[in-house]
Amino acid sequence: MSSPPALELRGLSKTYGDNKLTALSDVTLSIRPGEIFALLGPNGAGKTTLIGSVCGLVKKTSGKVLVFGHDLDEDPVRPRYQIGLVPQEVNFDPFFTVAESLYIQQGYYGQPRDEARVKEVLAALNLSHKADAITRALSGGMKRRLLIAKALVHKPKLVFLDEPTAGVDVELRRDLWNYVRRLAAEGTTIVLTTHYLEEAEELADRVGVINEGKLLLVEDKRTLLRRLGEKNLIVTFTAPVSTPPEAARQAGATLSADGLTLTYPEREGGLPGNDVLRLLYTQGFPVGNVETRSSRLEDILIEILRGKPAASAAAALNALPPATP
Ligand SMILES: Nc1ncnc2c1ncn2[C@@H]1O[C@H](COP(=O)(O)OP(=O)(O)OP(=O)(O)O)[C@@H](O)[C@H]1O
Repeated sequence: MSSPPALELRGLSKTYGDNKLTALSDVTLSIRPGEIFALLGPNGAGKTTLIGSVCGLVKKTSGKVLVFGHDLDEDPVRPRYQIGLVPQEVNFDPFFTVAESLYIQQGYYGQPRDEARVKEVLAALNLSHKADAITRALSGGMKRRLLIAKALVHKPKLVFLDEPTAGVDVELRRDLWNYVRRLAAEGTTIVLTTHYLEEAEELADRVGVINEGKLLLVEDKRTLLRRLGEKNLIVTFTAPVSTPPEAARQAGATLSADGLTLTYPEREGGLPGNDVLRLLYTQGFPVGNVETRSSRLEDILIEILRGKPAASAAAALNALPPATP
């Protein structure tokens, strides 16, 4: 029998307060053990609410949450021992030392004091030299490192990182990325929310896009980049032209209003970009600069949020792995 998903959401919904604000609407999602899953969406999309519902910080309105196959309605406590959460905001007692706050965390998760583990986590997050510092005296970036250390010290198998690198420096981001990769390689499942698309592009195996509480798309990152991504051939002319070559126009080439830039989206099976260039040269167009630009996750996300590839979003959702019985 195959192992259950690390996390499974079935029709998860959350409505806040009397004004019936729907923060999550019928979210169904299955995350494999060892996967790095990036949840992307604009402010207020429902990402933190989703994480909170799994971690016990938000009371869901309806739906099911299963952690490694265990239904949290049946046992809300034990399955959560497998979870680690790096929240957006600092949440530790400012009067303990760095090491003490990690030992407290181990105790909180029902684990014996494990000095070797504390040392290991501190070293991985470049905090060893601050082990005996009072947490109040840490810099902002060090507080974030400690937040991450706290979430990991009990060796969780499912880790939520809620915008872990918001407002941190390049060095911490790099350290964290390395550590996330190592954890995933060791079998830890990572769910990451981020506004830095570069972060999702760099780390994620799969990407989910959420907006207004609805999961619009779940897709393998590479497929997403390949299927929705396109290479644009950008040709700048040295003098304005009035119209692109007919064959290029029919294949999708467009001209900027000033007649100085031609953009041609190269797609699999379509007219190759080099053929478009050949047409331009042979027909005497005043070609100046030529470059190709690949679309990045950022471009694709903007398209999805604008609702452009709605059909593919629906297809991707239908292609989700079936719920385990
Ligand atoms: N405790 C609460 N009471 C009422 N409304 C809430 C509460 N928490 C969140 N909301 C609302 O629920 C919606 C989703 O919020 P959530 O924090 O989950 O979004 P998010 O995707 O994490 O946003 P961000 O990227 O800004 O952190 C928002 O409209 C938010 O205002």
